[in-house]
Amino acid sequence: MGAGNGMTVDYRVLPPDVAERMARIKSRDVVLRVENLGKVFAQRGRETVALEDINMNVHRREFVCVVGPSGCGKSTLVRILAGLEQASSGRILVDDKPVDGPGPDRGMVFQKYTLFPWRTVCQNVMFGLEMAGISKDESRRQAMQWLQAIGLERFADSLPHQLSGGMQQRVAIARALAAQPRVLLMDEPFSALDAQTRVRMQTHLMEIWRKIDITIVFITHDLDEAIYLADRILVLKAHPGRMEEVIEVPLSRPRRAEQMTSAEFQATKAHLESLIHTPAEETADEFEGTEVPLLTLVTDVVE
Ligand SMILES: Nc1ncnc2c1ncn2[C@@H]1O[C@H](COP(=O)(O)OP(=O)(O)OP(=O)(O)O)[C@@H](O)[C@H]1O
Repeated sequence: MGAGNGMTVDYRVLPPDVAERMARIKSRDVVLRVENLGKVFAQRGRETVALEDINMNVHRREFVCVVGPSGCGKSTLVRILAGLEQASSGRILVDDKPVDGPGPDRGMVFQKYTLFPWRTVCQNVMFGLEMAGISKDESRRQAMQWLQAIGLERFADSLPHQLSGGMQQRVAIARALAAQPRVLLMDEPFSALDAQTRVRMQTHLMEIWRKIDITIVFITHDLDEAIYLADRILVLKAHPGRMEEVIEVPLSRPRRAEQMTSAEFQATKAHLESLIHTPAEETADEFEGTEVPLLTLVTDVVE
């Protein structure tokens, strides 16, 4: 296991094949552009700056993960990108066109299973196609192709509740992709799944992504997941939610689970951990802050 050597490897040094790939990605068109994005929530006379001055360019067929501590604005960012929330400042462009609301150019996969429970698996995948005005027959044909691509054609006539959580998320991915978005936005899509299913889903997603023209923005709080999946990782920091660093992942593709023990992987993870306090540490910090008055109070009572 390479964890011991991890510290001797600099996460910023890309192996030649990865450097070449990064250069190729950066030479491609920018599909998603985020310019000076800010979001302020006003609630009961109090203002929370959820996001401040976020800038990013995501290139065609790039896989970008967004990580950061709890409350850094990850969900707010993805909701604004999806058009479900209005930005307070700045703008978002898809293929150089400003967007201001939901649209078929952005597909969305959420953490919780969001399939229509009364529609069969096939009817779920057909949904976006029918919405786009495609005939029922053609929608069914395309939906079946997608189900084949994700290996679930046998379940076309099943209802979502008859499928496991991982299978349901595969259908949700197929449903989002069937509508042929330019960008797929994924908000912690695998975090409700058990560890084994999760790794299988990550591999599965990368296989689909490799075969089609899709750009992915993937929100996660799992650092292993971010490193395993991403070309670049955008690290946000909290209060206000700002960009802390953008990391180019020094791992070759196609990714394999064995890479998780490589020195490059461990060095990247160690750096991410140094940037992001885990929730446990944050809780401990908060507790430390209140420790003295609490102890004083207890002492007072005892006396
Ligand atoms: N509707 C809202 N009204 C007021 N404040 C909000 C609202 N939504 C989010 N916030 C605040 O904005 C900040 C960012 O929240 P957000 O949920 O985007 O963070 P996050 O990084 O997704 O957190 P987590 O990882 O815990 O889900 C937080 O301080 C949060 O309290």
